[in-house]
Amino acid sequence: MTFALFEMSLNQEVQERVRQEVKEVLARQNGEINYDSIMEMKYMEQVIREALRMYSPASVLKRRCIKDYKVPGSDLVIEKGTLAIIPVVGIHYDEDHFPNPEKFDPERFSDKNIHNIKPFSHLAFGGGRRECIGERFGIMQSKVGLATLLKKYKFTLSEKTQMPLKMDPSQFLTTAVGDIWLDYEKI
Ligand code: HEM
Repeated sequence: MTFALFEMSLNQEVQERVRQEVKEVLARQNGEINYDSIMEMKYMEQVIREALRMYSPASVLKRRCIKDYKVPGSDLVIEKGTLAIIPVVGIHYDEDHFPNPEKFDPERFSDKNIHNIKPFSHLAFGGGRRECIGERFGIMQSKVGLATLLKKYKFTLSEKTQMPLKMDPSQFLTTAVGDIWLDYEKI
């Protein structure tokens, strides 16, 4: 939520589009934030998935190799017992997977474009058998939070946020040095 609001503060047109979506959906649903209304907020979900690409809470994943594995197209054999570190941030910022990776672009996750995202290249929730069991719940909680805030408040970047953003290497989860500070006004 924090990084989504941070990017929406830098990209006011995205923030306004999400707010319009919230207003339109809530107008159809008697103003209630419930399961049905949350599921209808599709553009907001694109924004959250793009924020998770750029600022994945887990910057690496770990896997222990359970049998010798020859990497296709190379002579490399990963031996049984090897601990593999999967560089989530590196993959999320790889041009081959996400062109112009420094750009916050929720359109990557639109119905039209989502098929361009290769399997296992968006790893904010991990992948395979140990993929996050709470993915849908996590996205839903974030949507409830953002809908509640954006329908009432406009967010802008505070001068207290240290730009350009730097991540704190001493933190386990992705955290900005000096924290992220936003200003808000009632609308
Ligand atoms: C935006 C929110 C969340 C993010 C970004 C996230 C991310 C992750 C990641 C990266 C993993 C490791 C997956 C892997 O190794 O392949 C994971 C595992 C897990 N997550 Fe989440 N998570 C989120 C929310 C939640 C919530 C809300 C719950 C529970 C209600 C949850 C429960 C779990 C559990 C139990 C695992 C371990 C799964 C296993 O080892 O089989 N997560 N999560």
